[in-house]
This record gives sequence, structure tokens and C-alpha cells, in this order.
Amino acid sequence: MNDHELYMRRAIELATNVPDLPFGALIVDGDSGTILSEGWNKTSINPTWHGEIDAINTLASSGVGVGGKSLVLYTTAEPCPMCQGAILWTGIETVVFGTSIRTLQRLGWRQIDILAEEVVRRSPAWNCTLIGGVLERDCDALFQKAILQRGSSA
Ligand SMILES: Nc1nc2[nH]cnc2c(=O)[nH]1
Repeated sequence: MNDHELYMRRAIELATNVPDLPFGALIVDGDSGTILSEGWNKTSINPTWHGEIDAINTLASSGVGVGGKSLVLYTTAEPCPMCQGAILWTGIETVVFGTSIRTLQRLGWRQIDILAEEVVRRSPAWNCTLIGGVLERDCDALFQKAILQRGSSA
């Protein structure tokens, strides 16, 4: 298991905090490998409280400071445009995700139809590298299971 997979395992663990919305995220210092913050989807409290936003807010309020660090964000799913915007404003240089927005849509998840790469392409003031498909089958399985369970309980 490489480092990306190791951290994605942790994102999957965090996602299980909310099995019906399995969006888990963590932010790692890319130089030291230290986990700086963790988060998961809290949209039952606030509709904008996505997993990535939770991890960013936890980091911002931790007092560690984001300046001068090469930050890597791991997330079980490709960031939506709101989260990708927040990721750029935070100065996160690398985003590693499992399930793609296209797959979420195919599985029946409501999504804004703008891919993270499009947000990055249209934001030339920032540098952000996107790496998709890490532990993709495990992440896809989380979202497939969640939507099936939602369907059967509706
Ligand atoms: N990437 C991502 N997409 C979402 N779509 C709905 N909630 C979320 C979330 O927390 N993260």
C-alpha cells in the first residue's frame, strides 16, 4: 500500500462516521506526512458542511497555520465546486480523491455538474494538482451501499 492509499484508508474510516453520506477528508503536511486535520460530512447540521470544508475549518481553527506548508487533502469523493474553491483559497497544493463526480452521478447522487479539474483550470492564480481514482473501488462501494440503503429505507 503506497502513502496515498494509506491516507485514503483513513479518509474511508472517517467516512464511516456518517454511513449514509460517506464523505471523509483529511489534510496532510506533504513534507512530514503528519495528519494536520480530519473531517467528515456534517450537512445534517449545515448544508454547506461538506467533509472537505470540515477538514479545512478544523485546520484553520487549530492554530497550526497553513502558510508555507505543502498541504495535501485526501477525500473519498471528488470535491464539488464549493469545496474545490475552498481548497484553492486555503492554498492546498494537491487533492487526492477516490470516487469521481461522474460516478456519484451515475450512482444517483445529486451533484453540481462542474468537475474539480474545471474549477482548477478556470483558476489560473492557483496551482493545484488533482489525483483521482485512489482506492476507487473501495470508495465507490461506500457510495453505492449508501444510496442503496437510502433507497430501501425511503
Ligand atoms: N466531495 C463531496 N461531495 C459532496 N456532495 C455532497 N456532500 C459532499 C461532501 O461532503 N464532499
